[in-house]
Amino acid sequence: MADGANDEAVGDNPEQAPSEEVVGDVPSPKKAKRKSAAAAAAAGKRKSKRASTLKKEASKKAVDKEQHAPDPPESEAYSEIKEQLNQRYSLGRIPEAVKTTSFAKQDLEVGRNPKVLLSKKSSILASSDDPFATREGKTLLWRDINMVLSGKKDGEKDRYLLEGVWGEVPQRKTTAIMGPSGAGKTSLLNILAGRAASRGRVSIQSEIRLNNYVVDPKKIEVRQHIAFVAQDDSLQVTATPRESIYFSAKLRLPKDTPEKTLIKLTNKMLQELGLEKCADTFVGGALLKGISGGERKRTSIGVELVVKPAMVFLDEPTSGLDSFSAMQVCRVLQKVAHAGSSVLFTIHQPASDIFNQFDQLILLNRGRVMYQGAVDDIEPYFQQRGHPLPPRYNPADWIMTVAQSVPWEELISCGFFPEDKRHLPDPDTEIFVDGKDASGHHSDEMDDKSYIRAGILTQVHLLYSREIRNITRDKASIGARFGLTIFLAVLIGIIFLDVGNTDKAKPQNLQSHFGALIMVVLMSMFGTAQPALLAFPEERPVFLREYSTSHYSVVAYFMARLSMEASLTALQVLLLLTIDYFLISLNGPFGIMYIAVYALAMSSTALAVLLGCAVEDPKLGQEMLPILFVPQMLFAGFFVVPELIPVWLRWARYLCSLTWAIRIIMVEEFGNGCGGGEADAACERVLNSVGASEDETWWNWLILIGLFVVFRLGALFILRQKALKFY
Ligand SMILES: Nc1ncnc2c1ncn2[C@@H]1O[C@H](COP(=O)(O)OP(=O)(O)OP(=O)(O)O)[C@@H](O)[C@H]1O
Repeated sequence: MADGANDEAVGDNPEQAPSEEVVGDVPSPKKAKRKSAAAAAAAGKRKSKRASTLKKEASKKAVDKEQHAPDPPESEAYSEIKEQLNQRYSLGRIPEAVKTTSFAKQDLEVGRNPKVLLSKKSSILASSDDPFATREGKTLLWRDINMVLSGKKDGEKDRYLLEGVWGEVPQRKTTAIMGPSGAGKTSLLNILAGRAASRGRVSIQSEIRLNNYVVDPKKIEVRQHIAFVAQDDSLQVTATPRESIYFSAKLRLPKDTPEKTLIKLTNKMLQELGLEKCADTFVGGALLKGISGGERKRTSIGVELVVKPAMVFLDEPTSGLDSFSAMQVCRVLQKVAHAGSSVLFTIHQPASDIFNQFDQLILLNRGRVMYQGAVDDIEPYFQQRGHPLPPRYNPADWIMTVAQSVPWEELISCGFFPEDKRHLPDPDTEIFVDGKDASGHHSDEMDDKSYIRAGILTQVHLLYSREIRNITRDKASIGARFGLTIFLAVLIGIIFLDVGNTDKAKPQNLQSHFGALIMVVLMSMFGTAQPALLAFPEERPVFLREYSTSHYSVVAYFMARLSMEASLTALQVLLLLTIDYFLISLNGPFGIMYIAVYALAMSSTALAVLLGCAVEDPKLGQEMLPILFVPQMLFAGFFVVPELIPVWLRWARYLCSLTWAIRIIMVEEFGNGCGGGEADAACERVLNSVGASEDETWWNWLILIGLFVVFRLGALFILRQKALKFY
């Protein structure tokens, strides 16, 4: 960080003289000189602004005093490290950037003895019902971030979307990223949050340090340390704001957090964000009317803030909010920062009262850092470079006007775009190497087991309850699912009414009986697998957000969905088979027939889930439906006998659950005799045509169950890979 910003960062004392230097290369003027040179109106305005700044600092100080116990005496470890730092830099003091970022006293102690602070954090998180309780923050700093878009054709120039970007998010500060549209704000935020990676024509290089541990934020264990609120809200449509916030608190706070603390935290969060009136209304979505867009945005913020995160990143948290709500959100972010968190967000042209709430600003222009430092230092910084803030002008508007209207060459020649002058210590040196792993692994700092969150059973239970709640609230879709099942079951039953009792010696009767069975099994597959195929692509944004912010494990999510699908499928198959068994007058024992149809439905659902996990878009999921069913029908042996299928393709039938299920069902239906004589011989021929034999029934069961297990494990694997690679 540049000097001016550092002064601000360390100078919490309201009595302290304003920083004398501003960020960058150009020497800074004295504030007094600036005051006297300004016009009377401007001076008056600045005075009041300064007064408000001092007031802000004073209140910050008061909050700090109230929330933070006095520092313990300097530890031996800290003194020793400070001494080594002094020797290394030969500056007689630790550089400010270092002091305010990676090597603040507590950070060094975390590096040395992380357990002490982490256990302290655990007890604070578990016991306090204040969402703004003091927490152990983290400092994120970065340098040399480049994002390059390579030219499409040979000879076409590469374009820098971000170039040499540097900066930091200090603890206990709010840091805003501003800049004209296309300046690279979202790209920078995404890179820092591990949500962007080199891909296609875009390549990204970066050096990012978390408490001076060089980390790769793309790694899930690093990402899970950062509470992230994306621009587009991905909340469960049928949950209410209260349920969404509680769900996050229950799963992410230590598992010994008392229930009443969770409820109090939720209520306080709702109150702080002005969500009390709509706390029990559905969040809603495209097909379900719910709370407003602004309320949804604030709910997303509440979901992240309720867990008292050490670091919070937000992409345009105030977009779509009216000025009152925007101010409310900024105040909440300020409170979170004062509690110890590092808060970073992108924002578009804030109103001046909102802008003045921020502590730090990173101004990007065409992918480069035009300013980085304290908000209070912006005015002298721009004045020094020949663009003083006009009287009664919103500073946020002014800096954007300068960034957009002044010619690029002039901005450069005026001394904007300061170089990164920080002297960051080498993270590979002995002092800082403790527990460090460039990938973020095995570092105490990255130790995600700093406290025990809800166990896997609680996760499954909460997720399962949420799924069931989702289904019961989404009456239209559950009504359609069961309504259609009943309608089609009755239709099939009426069309094949009593065919089970006809004389099988007549080929047309046997064919109808066989057709009735095929219709029932196909119906059980279609009716259950189709919703399962579409479920994951539709839930994907919510799952990825929750997984990447450490709500639950992939296995817990998977188990909860499996339990929910198993319950729904059991009910659906029961309805279908009960209606058709009696209308068609099937002959096989009801229990075994039910289990066989259920096993087929579950196995088809498993394949559907596998495909659903592999696609990202619900529309693509719809298109995949034929792939799910057509091969099954082709290879099962009832449309075409396997001998007529080309040899090199015959193996495919072994992967079709329908092949094995139909054999089991046929044996139960026709294997116990069809009335003797010619009828028995006809039934035998039917069994042979699908390769069914009573002796192989156990094998058929085993393979059917095996396919279910393989498809499910495949889906779990794909889901995990997707979740880990989420960009
Ligand atoms: N994957 C990508 N491929 C090509 N260009 C990209 C990619 N990602 C970002 N860009 C380009 O990088 C530039 C910065 O984009 P970014 O979304 O970060 O800007 P922004 O400052 O957040 O803009 P806005 O304020 O309009 O949201 C834009 O010109 C954008 O088109």
